[in-house]
Amino acid sequence: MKLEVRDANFHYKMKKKSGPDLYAENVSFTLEPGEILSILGPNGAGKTTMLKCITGLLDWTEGETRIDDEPRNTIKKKDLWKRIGYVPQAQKMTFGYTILEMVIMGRAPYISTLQQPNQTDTEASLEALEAVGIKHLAHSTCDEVSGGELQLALIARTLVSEPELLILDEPESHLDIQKQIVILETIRRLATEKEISCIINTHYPNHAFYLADKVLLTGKDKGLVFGPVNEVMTESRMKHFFGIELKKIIFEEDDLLLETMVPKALGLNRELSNCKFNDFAEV
Ligand SMILES: Nc1ncnc2c1ncn2[C@@H]1O[C@H](COP(=O)(O)OP(=O)(O)OP(=O)(O)O)[C@@H](O)[C@H]1O
Repeated sequence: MKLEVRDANFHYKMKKKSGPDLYAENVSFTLEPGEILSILGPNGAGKTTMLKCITGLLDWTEGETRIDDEPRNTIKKKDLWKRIGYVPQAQKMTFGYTILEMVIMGRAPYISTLQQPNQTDTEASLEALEAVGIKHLAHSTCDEVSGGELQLALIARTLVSEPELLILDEPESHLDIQKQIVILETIRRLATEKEISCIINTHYPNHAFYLADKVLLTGKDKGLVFGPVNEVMTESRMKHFFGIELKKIIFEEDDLLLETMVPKALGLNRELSNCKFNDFAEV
């Protein structure tokens, strides 16, 4: 799916303040089929608000979203949600469905009202659970798995709806490092093999390096920058948006290129840490 946002603005009407607060200002970008966009910005910058406006859960105050060159507002909501998969920020659920039943619900666009899910729906759901590494939890109920496992199940539920655009709001926030990598690899595979476009809100700059073709950096009063990951994620921009010094490190091993950003504030004093480094050298 090709997604365009043109000259868009959004503000909430604030109850207690005199004027409205702007949470997405002059947003313009294009995402081609199979491209991955990471949205990065400080807490409260408006990233979730932006996702809601892009998908139509909230209406832009000005500007528009276009899908495959058509204004989003002219596409029926039911047809739109067949094409877009949205995974919100993780929330604990307390209902008694099993993980498999919950994932099968993601097949709803393909099952008519009076029809029961069939073998294909069950197999697709088990496959999605396997892709995110939790097939063994298929028969556990949603309230007896951890927050991270539930998050993986919600991602699986979105995958079985076979979306053309996958939108994930901080999908890694409750996951251990191995499961974060499973999710990032799954997203990258879907984009490459099935040309699914993805938008992912994240607080991890390193995930943007690993995953994204494009980055949108946003900070309420600091403006907005959009472009290829290496052009946008510079040390000076990160300082401007996050107010901290990050050092960009590029590391090569065999044919792999690893890029990362490390907060300078976490550097250790050379003399004080000397003994740590010596210990490390002997290991
Ligand atoms: N319904 C609402 N009415 C008024 N203000 C809201 C509403 N929802 C969110 N906000 C405010 O809008 C701002 C942006 O919120 P949003 O959730 O989009 O930020 P975010 O960048 O996703 O934050 P985080 O990284 O902490 O998840 C916040 O200051 C929030 O308090």
